[in-house]
Amino acid sequence: MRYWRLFNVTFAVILPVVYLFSVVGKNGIDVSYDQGSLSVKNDISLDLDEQYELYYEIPSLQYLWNKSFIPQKGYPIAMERWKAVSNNTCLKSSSSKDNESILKWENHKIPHAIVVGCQKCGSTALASFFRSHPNIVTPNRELHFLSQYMDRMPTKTSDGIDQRYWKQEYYTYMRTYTKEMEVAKKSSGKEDVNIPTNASTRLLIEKTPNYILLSDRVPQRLLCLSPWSKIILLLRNPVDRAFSHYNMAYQGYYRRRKMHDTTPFPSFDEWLRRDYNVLVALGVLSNQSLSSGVPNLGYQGTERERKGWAAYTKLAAIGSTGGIGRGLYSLQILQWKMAYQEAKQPLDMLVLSSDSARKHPQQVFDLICDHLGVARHLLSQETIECGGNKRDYSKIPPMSNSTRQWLESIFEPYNQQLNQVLGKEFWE
Ligand SMILES: Nc1ncnc2c1ncn2[C@@H]1O[C@H](COP(=O)(O)OS(=O)(=O)O)[C@@H](OP(=O)(O)O)[C@H]1O
Repeated sequence: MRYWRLFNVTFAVILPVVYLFSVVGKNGIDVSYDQGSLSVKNDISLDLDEQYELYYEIPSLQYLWNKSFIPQKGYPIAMERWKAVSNNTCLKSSSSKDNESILKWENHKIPHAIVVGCQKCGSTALASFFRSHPNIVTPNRELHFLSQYMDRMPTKTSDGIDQRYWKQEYYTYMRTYTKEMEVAKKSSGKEDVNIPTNASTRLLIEKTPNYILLSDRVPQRLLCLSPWSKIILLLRNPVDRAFSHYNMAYQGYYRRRKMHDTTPFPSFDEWLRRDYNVLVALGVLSNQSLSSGVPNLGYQGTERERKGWAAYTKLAAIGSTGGIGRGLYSLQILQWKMAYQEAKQPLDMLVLSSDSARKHPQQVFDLICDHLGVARHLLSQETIECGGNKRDYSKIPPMSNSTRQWLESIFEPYNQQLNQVLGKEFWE
């Protein structure tokens, strides 16, 4: 009798509950991990979830996949904004008083320009060039408003934008810029630069190099908050970018590591391989291209790629990760372009080579000033040499030829695609 009851309990209660949990847990999404992706070095014994946890210190890949589909945090806000942009309701508020003050900012087109990236491509040097210009004010820090701040915004009602939050966001956006502008003006002795006034000669420019990476949500937010902002993007050879990124991550890790912690930072190859595995697991990269000789054509815009990328950006936004993903430039730019196309807004994006900015800083700065419609300004030797966030590479071993070749083979299709996207031979 007792066994019979136990049998009944097992079938009637425990099994259905277990089944329910497994179904709900999967959220109807078919996540297939490409375990054959370790084509570079096959010595990883951990499965992808375990590597993931180790590397990113977050629960699991499944969790992240779900996160990019379940409406919460930043993603749905982006979707709502996107809809609002398409319907042209972004900047409209229920009160005419609000509309007035929004229009005031809209008329002055603040921020005038944003340097959206790429990380480790010379954005600090560019910001110091801007600071040296008498008519340009640049905040002293990266604002991360359209990324970190808006990722934390509360979600809104199902019938569109919740005006309370929307106004709150817009005011915070304006307040953030006003405050940063005042701080920057004081610290650079530019109290007389009155912004907003004559927008054609006095400019407010921000740089947050993470923005280009977050191409699944930042363009939509920017389109809603300041669709007029001109975009400036510096791009560096993605292999050198990755190595510079690794060097920064390596130094940051040892600077912040706790006294009792003896875990070493991964080697460059290991650090890359983890990122590569995540990109393959999320369907952004195809491991076939390397193992079976099937050419990778760059970004195809498939649903799997897009969703995989949205999930990936939630990880790679963490500063020390994204060694490979951040170098897939054509993918990111195409997503920005698509967002602007969808909103029927022109994308005013000036894409420049980081190498040119290093070799010919004055010419590149002239080009930027012309593009922004502000007077050219002669850069001092001190500005050129001192403001660039240059790092010492002596603490890390040099990159091996095989690693360089491997990276080049991953980036090659994306570099080719970049030429098509920009309509010119970008790489010298
Ligand atoms: N004028 C100029 N033009 C182009 N690149 C330059 C310039 N000056 C500095 N650098 C190099 O830029 C690298 C730092 O890039 P970022 O400032 O964008 O880094 S960060 O993302 O803000 O951390 C960093 O590269 P690494 O030294 O290889 O790390 C700088 O040396």
